Amino acid sequence: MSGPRPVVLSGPSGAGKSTLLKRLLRDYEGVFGFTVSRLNYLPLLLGPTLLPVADVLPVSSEDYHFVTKETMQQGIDNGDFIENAEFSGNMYGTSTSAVEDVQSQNLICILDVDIQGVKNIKKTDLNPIYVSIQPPSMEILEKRLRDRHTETEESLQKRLEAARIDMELSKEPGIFDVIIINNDLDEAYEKLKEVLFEEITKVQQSKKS
Ligand SMILES: Nc1ncnc2c1ncn2[C@@H]1O[C@H](COP(=O)(O)OP(=O)(O)OP(=O)(O)O)[C@@H](O)[C@H]1O
Ligand SMILES: Nc1nc2c(ncn2[C@@H]2O[C@H](COP(=O)(O)O)[C@@H](O)[C@H]2O)c(=O)[nH]1
Repeated sequence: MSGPRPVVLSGPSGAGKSTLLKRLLRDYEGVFGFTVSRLNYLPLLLGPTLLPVADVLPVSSEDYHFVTKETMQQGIDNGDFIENAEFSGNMYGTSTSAVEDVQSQNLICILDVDIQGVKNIKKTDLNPIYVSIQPPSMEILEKRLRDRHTETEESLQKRLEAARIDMELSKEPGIFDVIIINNDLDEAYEKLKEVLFEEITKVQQSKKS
C-alpha cells in the first residue's frame, strides 16, 4: 500500500478518540481519510432500551457499515479485512479495500481500532503511527461514558472491563509510538497534532505542488 503513513488511533472506549478525530477532520480538510469499519450490530433506539439487532440488511452510519454476522464472517473468511476483532460481544473489522481507498487518494488513513486491532495490524506491512488515547483515570472514563448516554448498564460494564485490559496492555513497551493522556481536550489535541505534524505537512505540500 502506498501514500502517506497511516495512523492507528486506539485506546479505551470513552477515552476521546472520536472527539479528537472529529477535530482533525474539521481542521484539516482534504488531509485525512477515515476508514469506516464494518460492524455486525445495529443499535436500534426503542424507548430507553438499546437493542442489538444482529441480522439486519447492510446499512451505514457516519462511523460504521452495519452488516449481518454471516456477512462479516464471510468477509473474514475471504481475507477482506486487514484486521478484525470481537469487542464487547460484537464483531468489528477494517476492510483492506477501505484502507486502500483512502491511501489511493493521498490522504492520511486513520484507523480507530481497539487493542486487539493494534496487535493484528502489527502483523501486517501497513507501518502506521500507533497512537493510544488514554483517559486520566478509570473514574473519569466511567463518568465520560455515562455522560455520553450511549450505553446500557450492561454494555457500559463490558466497556469498562475492556478498558482495564486496554490500559494494562498499553503499558507494554513498544506497542505504541505515543500515548496521549486526554485530560484537557485542547492539550490532548495539540499533542496529537504535534505527533502527526510531519505527515500532515507532507500531504499539504504534495497538494500544493
Ligand atoms: N478531554 C475531555 N474532557 C471531557 N470530556 C471529554 C474529553 N474528551 C472527550 N470527552 C467526552 O467523553 C465522551 C467520550 O468521548 P469519545 O466518544 O470521543 O470517546 P471514544 O474514545 O471515541 O469512545 P468509543 O471508542 O466508544 O467510540 C464524549 O461524550 C466526549 O464529548
Ligand atoms: N479492532 C477494531 N476495533 C474497532 C473497529 N471499529 C471500532 N473499533 C473499536 O471498538 C470499540 C468500540 O467502538 P464504538 O464505536 O462501538 O464505541 C472502540 O475501542 C473502537 O476503537 C474496527 O474496525 N476494528
